[in-house]
Amino acid sequence: MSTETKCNPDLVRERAKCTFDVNELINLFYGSEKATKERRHFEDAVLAVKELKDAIPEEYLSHKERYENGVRKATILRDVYRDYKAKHNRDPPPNQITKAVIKDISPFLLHNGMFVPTIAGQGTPEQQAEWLPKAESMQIIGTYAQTELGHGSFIRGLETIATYDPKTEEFVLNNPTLTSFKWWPGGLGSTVNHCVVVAQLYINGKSHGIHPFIAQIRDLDTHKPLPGVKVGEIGPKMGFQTANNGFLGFDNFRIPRKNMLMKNAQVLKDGTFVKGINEKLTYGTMVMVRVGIVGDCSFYAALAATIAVRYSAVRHQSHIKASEPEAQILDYLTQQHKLFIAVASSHVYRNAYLWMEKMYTNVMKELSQDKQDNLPELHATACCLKAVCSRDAGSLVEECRLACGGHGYMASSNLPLTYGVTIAAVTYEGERTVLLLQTARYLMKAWMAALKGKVLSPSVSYLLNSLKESKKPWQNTPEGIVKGFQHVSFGKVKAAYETIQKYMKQGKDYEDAWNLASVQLVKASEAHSRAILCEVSWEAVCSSSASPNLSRVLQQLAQLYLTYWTLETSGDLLLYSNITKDDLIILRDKYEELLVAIRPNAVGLVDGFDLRDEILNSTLGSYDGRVYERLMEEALKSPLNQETVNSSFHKYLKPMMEKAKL
Ligand SMILES: CCCCC/C=C\C/C=C\C/C=C\C/C=C\C/C=C/C(=O)SCCNC(=O)CCNC(=O)[C@H](O)C(C)(C)COP(=O)(O)OP(=O)(O)OC[C@H]1O[C@@H](n2cnc3c(N)ncnc32)[C@H](O)[C@@H]1OP(=O)(O)O
Ligand SMILES: Cc1cc2nc3c(=O)[nH]c(=O)nc-3n(C[C@H](O)[C@H](O)[C@H](O)COP(=O)(O)OP(=O)(O)OC[C@H]3O[C@@H](n4cnc5c(N)ncnc54)[C@H](O)[C@@H]3O)c2cc1C
Repeated sequence: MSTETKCNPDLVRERAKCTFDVNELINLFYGSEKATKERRHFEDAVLAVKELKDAIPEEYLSHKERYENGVRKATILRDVYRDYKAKHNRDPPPNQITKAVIKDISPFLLHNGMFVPTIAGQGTPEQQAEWLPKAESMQIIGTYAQTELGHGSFIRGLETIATYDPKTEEFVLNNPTLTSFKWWPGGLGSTVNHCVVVAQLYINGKSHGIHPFIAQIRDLDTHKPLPGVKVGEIGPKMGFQTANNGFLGFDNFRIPRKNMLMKNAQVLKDGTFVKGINEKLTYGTMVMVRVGIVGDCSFYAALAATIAVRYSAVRHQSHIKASEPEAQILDYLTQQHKLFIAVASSHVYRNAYLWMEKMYTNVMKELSQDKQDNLPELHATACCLKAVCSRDAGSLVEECRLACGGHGYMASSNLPLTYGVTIAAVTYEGERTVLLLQTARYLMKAWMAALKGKVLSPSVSYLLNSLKESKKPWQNTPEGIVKGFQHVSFGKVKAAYETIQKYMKQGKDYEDAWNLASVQLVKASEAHSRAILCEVSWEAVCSSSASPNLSRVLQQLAQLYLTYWTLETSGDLLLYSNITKDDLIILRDKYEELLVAIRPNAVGLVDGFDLRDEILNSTLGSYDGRVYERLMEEALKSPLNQETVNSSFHKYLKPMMEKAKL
């Protein structure tokens, strides 16, 4: 980090006000002092590589140049990772330094994030032994090719076909229609030479559902598409410009039998199909990534909050009191209302991610012992938390951008790109509504079990408690608010269930009744997620090992989250809990008190995310607060400022002006 001496004086004053030890917060957030040291050490190693620095901002490059620069940097970054591993005999610590290097999304994201994990998770030991060493060492580069032009959400409807030919012991891959073309996979456009292709398996004319296959699609020497492969890039998007998303179609393209990932289902040499213990295990990589996305949401909320809070401490505009100098915009309560929820939410998502990661690890361990009982709970929880955290994080990033006024609209603030990247997570890895409806299926089953007095899984056991406690008075405490959200979820789950029953009594079948109740079902899932986020984050704060000074501030943040959402969803609480109008007035006042209490620590709290200037990549958010200098320095990098008079003056403007004189 930069030294205090060069800092903007407002930021120096803000840091002096902080009531807790920022380093303690950093170490707590990232796990330990050792983890912080190792992460910083690795980040230093990456940033020391001169070739990773960009000569001009990416926005001035063409689509093609941006991609090529992305690949160039991704390969150098990969070397740094490899060298670290060779030297330390372990992977680099979790870090976000790719953001400092690639800025947008790495063309290798899908290789590391889904191709390698799918081989590891869906391959037999022999298949892992064949492909993992090559993939991990980047001798081959791959992606996860599932979505098609015609189908993304409903994956049982995928149209790519893998027909088994027992004579040659091969699968024949085909994309018979335009809508069957793979569309979206990251890196597919021009980067990868392999992919996991999810396709409908046919044996002797019989369909056996969708399965993952490994296909080499480009020649390893020439990188040309192999015969029978049509592949390309899908073009510019809202963000993800360097992710190199692509399309792919096969025409009678043959792959050996051993290329079907067979940890779950298998196809024997003679074409016998052997079912796996649970066909949904084929969807395993998606579950893992959904858990990871909750962690990503914490990062994006932290990044946007750091930029906007620091900028708001530096920016002065208007007066609170006419007799006083222009106020820091951070002193306006409305600004605190916009920003502090992003700071608080980043902590909430982080705790939810750590909680989900534990659940994921436990279930994976159980699955390795053929125990599947907790898989439905993992799937349902990962679906709804991914859906709710990504949508909320997108909104928070946008709110932070808007809170920076005009300068937030500048690409150099890094808030527009951050919004484009964050909001993509609402769609990828399962569209929000679709995932919330998956959770709703689980909630309906849980509700039916609750009605029968059965024991419920931990994440939904509150449904039983709420059933018993519905008469208890509201309590204006964090624990009381957590219970309140559980009552809302309980009420919405019950209402959605009863709506389905109502339609069925009117003669509708279950599917139609489900569709007619689906707005309620989605809202029940959202309420369930909010109840989990509130409970998990409050428990994490209460059981944390933080010092009293830090603990006080973390509790304030967690309470801010609880109170913010109480006020945002007061209608639901009035409908489904015993909260009163007077309680809401008390909580409104409490919320405003919390904003005021957090205000002196705002800069310390975002410093506690420990995001380097290179990761923030923002004129508005850097540690030293040289906002105006940086805005001007970046503007001067515009190619239009490299010449005094642009040729368009002579070509178009001057002739127009002359014509106008006639
Ligand atoms: C813990 C460590 C974390 C480390 C993290 C590391 C990395 C992550 C970080 C960064 C990420 C890297 C990359 C991300 C960036 C961009 C890449 C984007 C990639 C993609 O988008 S890939 C494509 C993703 N596509 C989807 O998500 C499709 C969504 N659709 C579906 O998943 C399914 O179609 C569906 C909606 C679930 C429905 O499936 P279907 O077969 O029709 O089932 P149903 O009939 O509706 O239900 C049947 C039954 O099955 C249960 N079920 C469904 N899915 C699962 C599952 N995954 N696991 C377990 N059970 C499942 C369902 O609940 C039903 O059960 P019932 O008992 O009710 O019958
Ligand atoms: C940036 C980005 C990167 C991606 N990367 C990859 C990748 O690497 N590999 C890959 O395979 N895919 C990738 N995808 C594709 C992504 O997984 C899909 O776009 C996503 O799963 C949503 O599917 P869809 O596009 O078919 O949306 P649709 O399902 O067509 O959604 C459109 C609308 O229909 C609604 N809808 C659909 N089904 C239902 C239902 N059953 N009930 C109620 N409403 C419904 C949705 O709620 C939504 O409002 C990526 C997408 C993006 C945006």
